[in-house]
Amino acid sequence: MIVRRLAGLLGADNEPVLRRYLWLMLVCCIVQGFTFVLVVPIIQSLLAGDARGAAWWLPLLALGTATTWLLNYAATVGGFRVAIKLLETLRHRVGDHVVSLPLGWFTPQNTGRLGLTLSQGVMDILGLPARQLTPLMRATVTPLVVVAMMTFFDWRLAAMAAVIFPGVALIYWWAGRLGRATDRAVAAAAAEAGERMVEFAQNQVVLRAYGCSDCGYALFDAALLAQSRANRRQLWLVLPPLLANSWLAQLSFLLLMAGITWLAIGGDPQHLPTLIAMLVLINRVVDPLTEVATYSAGIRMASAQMEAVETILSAEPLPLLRPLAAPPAVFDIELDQVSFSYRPGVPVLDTINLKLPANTTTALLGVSGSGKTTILQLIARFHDPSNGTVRIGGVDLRRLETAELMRIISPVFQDTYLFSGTLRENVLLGRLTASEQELEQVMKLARLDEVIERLPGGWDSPVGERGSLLSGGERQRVCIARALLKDAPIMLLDEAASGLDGENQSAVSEGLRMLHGRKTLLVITHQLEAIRNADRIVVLDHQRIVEQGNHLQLLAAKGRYAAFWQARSASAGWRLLASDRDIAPDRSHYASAS
Ligand SMILES: Nc1ncnc2c1ncn2[C@@H]1O[C@H](COP(=O)(O)OP(=O)(O)OP(=O)(O)O)[C@@H](O)[C@H]1O
Repeated sequence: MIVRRLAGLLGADNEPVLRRYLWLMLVCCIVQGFTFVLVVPIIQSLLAGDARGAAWWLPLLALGTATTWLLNYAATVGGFRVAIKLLETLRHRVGDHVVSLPLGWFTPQNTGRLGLTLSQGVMDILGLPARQLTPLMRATVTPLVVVAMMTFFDWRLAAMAAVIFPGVALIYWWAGRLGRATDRAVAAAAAEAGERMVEFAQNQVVLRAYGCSDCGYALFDAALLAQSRANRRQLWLVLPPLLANSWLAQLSFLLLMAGITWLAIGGDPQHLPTLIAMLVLINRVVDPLTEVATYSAGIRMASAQMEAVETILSAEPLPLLRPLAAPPAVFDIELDQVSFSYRPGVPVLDTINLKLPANTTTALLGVSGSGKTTILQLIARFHDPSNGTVRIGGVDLRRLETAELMRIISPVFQDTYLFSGTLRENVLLGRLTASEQELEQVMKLARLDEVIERLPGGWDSPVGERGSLLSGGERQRVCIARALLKDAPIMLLDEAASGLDGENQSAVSEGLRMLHGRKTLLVITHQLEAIRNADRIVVLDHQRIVEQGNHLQLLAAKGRYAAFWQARSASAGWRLLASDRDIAPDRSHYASAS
């Protein structure tokens, strides 16, 4: 089972390396078993006073020992080769597979699991041949050969020795069964404790500000307690099979000693040297078997990690229907009867019909959780809709290669991501071939100019890990600049400017306005100005589109948008002029209430 799994992960190309290692190890154990048995005729001859006869066996014993050593060396090298192949193959296979997965797969949970599997998990799997399989084979195959050979000298004693094997196998199975049950509980408790610890650390500001440090600590403490309880339970549960294994070995030794004595008492005195020689062999059988249950934990751990890799590899990439001969030439977006749910029975979007003509700007509005981000994600094909079709330029997204789709879309999502590098490197990621002039242009559009002026290194200032040396607003400006530099025909912006202060909000919205008519823009924003200037405003509620039209049309409809507008513009310190309905959208529509 474990070997089949290992072969599956190595792939057909590398399977011969595993097969070679296993054969070498098997032959090594068999030769070792035969070599051990050579002591019997030597002892027999010595006890019979035939030292010369004993000496005849010595070259054979030397040959067996040398062959065992050579085979062991070759098998050990083979084990390392398997580990190296695993190292090369696993990371590449997982890496190649992960890049083919839909963006929606990259949840924090999956990303965390991926990181753990690629670091800790792969190392556990690599150690499997050398640390677990090799000693396990030595502890089982060699004694089996010895017992099989014992039948030639005394079948009764061999039969007694053979009884140990089913017992050891049963204990090995028992250890695995108990371990698997506790492993799951220990892993769940460790994950819970980890999450509570991060939560506790991240929420320090809130907890301290509200004088409630203990509330957070109580949860963390409870998770740690549960983890230590799960660990203790695991220790207690894995102990009995280990003890039983050692107890069985000792009992077997006693039994075999009693057997030898019994055979000696009632038997032929001529047979005595053989029985004495068997004493030496018994040690070769019993000693390694005492260790068998201890390998169970390592094999189980590697097995769990192999399962984690298999789970990642079994995640389905989004299907590619019959690919297109030519990519779309126009960049309008259409959601046709689109429904979507993350979990069965919990719809997030219900029969959405939406047409966004090319080079127009659309603002998506709706209460939190109404599905705005999900619409953007469906257009970027994070997921496929449960029903209906998303099209760009009349082409079903399922017919577009991922690279092609990514070429025509420039997304800025809420969780802006920066790499540890310089500002320039982060922006250039949008288009590596961009000229200095183009960089300057997007810098101005995204209002990065003042950030660059302030930082001592200018464009070449480091942004820190995940952009930690920048403020939230600065990070977002870098992401906007990057998206603008990409110069894709479609731009998706999710709350892109929410981290900006008022002045910069309107600056960025000004920048977006410059893109107006040049790109198909879909924005989720709270900026009144950007909303008002959009060609189309789409209002979502209860998984459906409840209103759509431009600012003036929706104000005239006196529906949700009009109510939202009144409330927001009042709270933002703006008032709607009486003539608002009659004038084309423009910044001069608004006057400060102050
Ligand atoms: N990965 C996910 N798994 C399960 N449910 C999700 C997931 N992402 C979002 N949801 C749920 O889908 C619904 C719509 O979420 P979405 O993020 O699209 O809303 P939104 O309108 O963009 O919200 P907000 O304005 O707060 O960002 C919410 O009820 C949310 O809880």
